Amino acid sequence: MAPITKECDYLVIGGGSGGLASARRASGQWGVKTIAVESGRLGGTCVNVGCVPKKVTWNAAATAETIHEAKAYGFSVKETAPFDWTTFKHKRDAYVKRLNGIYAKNLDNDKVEWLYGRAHLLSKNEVEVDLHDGGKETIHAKKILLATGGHPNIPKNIPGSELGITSDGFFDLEKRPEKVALVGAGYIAVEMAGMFHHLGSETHLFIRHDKFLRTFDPMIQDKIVSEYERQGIIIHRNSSQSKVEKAEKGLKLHYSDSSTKEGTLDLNCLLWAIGRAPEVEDLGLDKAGVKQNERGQIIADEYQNTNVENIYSLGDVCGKIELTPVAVAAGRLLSNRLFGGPDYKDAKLDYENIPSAVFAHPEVGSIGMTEPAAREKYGDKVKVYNTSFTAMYYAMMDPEDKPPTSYKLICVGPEEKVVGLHILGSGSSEMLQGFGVAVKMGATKKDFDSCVAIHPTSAEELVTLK
Ligand SMILES: Cc1cc2nc3c(=O)[nH]c(=O)nc-3n(C[C@H](O)[C@H](O)[C@H](O)COP(=O)(O)OP(=O)(O)OC[C@H]3O[C@@H](n4cnc5c(N)ncnc54)[C@H](O)[C@@H]3O)c2cc1C
Ligand SMILES: NC(=O)C1=CN([C@@H]2O[C@H](COP(=O)(O)OP(=O)(O)OC[C@H]3O[C@@H](n4cnc5c(N)ncnc54)[C@H](OP(=O)(O)O)[C@@H]3O)[C@@H](O)[C@H]2O)C=CC1
Ligand SMILES: N[C@@H](CCC(=O)N[C@@H](CSSC[C@H](NC(=O)CC[C@H](N)C(=O)O)C(=O)NCC(=O)O)C(=O)NCC(=O)O)C(=O)O
Repeated sequence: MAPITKECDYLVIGGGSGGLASARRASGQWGVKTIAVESGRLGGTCVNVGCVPKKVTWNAAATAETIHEAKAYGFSVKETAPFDWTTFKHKRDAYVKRLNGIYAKNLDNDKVEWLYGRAHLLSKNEVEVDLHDGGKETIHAKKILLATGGHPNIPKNIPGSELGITSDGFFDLEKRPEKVALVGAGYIAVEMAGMFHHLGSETHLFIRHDKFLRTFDPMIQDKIVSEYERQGIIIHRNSSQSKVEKAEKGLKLHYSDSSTKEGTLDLNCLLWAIGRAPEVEDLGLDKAGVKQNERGQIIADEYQNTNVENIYSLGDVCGKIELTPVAVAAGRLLSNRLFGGPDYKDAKLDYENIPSAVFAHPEVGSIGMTEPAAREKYGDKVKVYNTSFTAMYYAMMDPEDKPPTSYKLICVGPEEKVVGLHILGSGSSEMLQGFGVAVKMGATKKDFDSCVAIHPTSAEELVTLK
């Protein structure tokens, strides 16, 4: 075995949301000698190919919507040129690059030593790093965090599937594809289909069933699917893909769906958004004896302990709830527990009632149980409040141009404790954070009603439900 070249108390593998948050808390707040290793770009998925460039692109798509809607308010907006995807893409790249620099500086400020290279476990407390610039380090660490995230899946059994891109490739597109197809039914497919459509691409969405966002409340599924169709996104229900091949202007997709048995579609771009897999292939988990589940994800308990003493794991590589704030919170709490002394000896993330938003058009926000899950658990103790209305922002528009706004509150027991809150409509992502605090505190319907409405807002409908 190679001689030890570095030693530390805490070694973090993966410089993404969870790893960086944990490393900075350990060193910056608790003064622990910490090394972080990152093989790609600092900030991980969120900063480079996830939340950040996605939200900036969503903002561009929302701006396109606003320009369209401005006409209803009496503006005569002249579109002198189509959206300049290439210029926007380069500005977005520059912003992300700036963030990479901020992250490097943050690590320096918190005195985290960081290495640019690929790490592999050699044993339960030794890690080898193949440095990007050549050479190796062999590090002995008292404690190790595995926060290596994941990567997008591509179907293995469809000939030519590698001709398609994934969400990573979305951020590399230099030009707007005129005609695009997305396969998938989760957050990424729905968000990216919405962005392509509003930025002017002909957009086809291939789903395996008749709805998408199927893990969300049925109200959300129904409303968002019909709204996407109303807007002009072409949804291929009950679909499957049999082959992808190169064609004159791009790609030819062979598929079947509810109305076509053996169809083909000529495309400029095909994007797979069918879920993600953990980034563990070369991590050397077997060398340390770290256990994985049947999907290859690292098994960690509620305290982020793996089965191996002094090896911890969190974030997407564990696959429990794949969101940046979840990885960040788990990372900080783990460092508090490991290094923060007796006040933090039981610190851990509560994975219940975690809010999330889908940056669709319109946005979706959700916290807590869906109605079917609540009914299964609580039976006739469940009471549901629903409302659908036209947000005042759309008052000036023609009836066929008005997107839906729908809210649902799921309550349980005589005290009507709120166990689920599901909202669809403009502003939902911002609105949900505050309501999330209320749900997390165990608010009842009466608590909601006791908060005087802010008028005229969409959010007021949630405190005046009947
Ligand atoms: C398109 C897209 C949009 C998203 N939008 C949102 C959103 O709006 N809101 C939200 O909350 N979440 C969003 N997410 C999810 C979010 O990005 C992830 O949940 C989050 O980044 C997970 O953080 P992590 O630390 O677990 O992993 P990552 O951020 O993936 O970081 C892991 C890091 O480890 C590095 N690494 C892997 N193996 C090694 C190794 N052997 N040696 C050294 N380094 C290694 C990788 O290069 C990577 O940088 C989105 C994801 C995608 C793909
Ligand atoms: N706004 C946010 O916070 C965002 C968060 N994320 C995070 O990243 C994670 C990964 O996103 P994503 O890739 O969308 O994964 P998801 O797991 O959310 O969704 C993938 C969906 O695609 C469908 N699917 C799976 N396999 C196939 C297949 N072979 N053919 C067609 N459809 C298939 C499934 O839906 P069905 O069973 O209905 O077919 C599946 O649920 C998300 O779960 C989320 O945690 C990502 C983007 C934004
Ligand atoms: N939430 C605001 C602020 C966005 C923000 O935090 N911007 C970050 C980039 S997103 S960075 C991605 C993500 N950051 C966060 O999740 C930060 C969330 C919150 N502020 C917190 O501290 O918990 C992450 O991976 N964190 C790991 C870590 O920091 O350790 C930044 O550095 N901006 C500087 C600038 O623009 O000049 C918004 O959406 O507008």
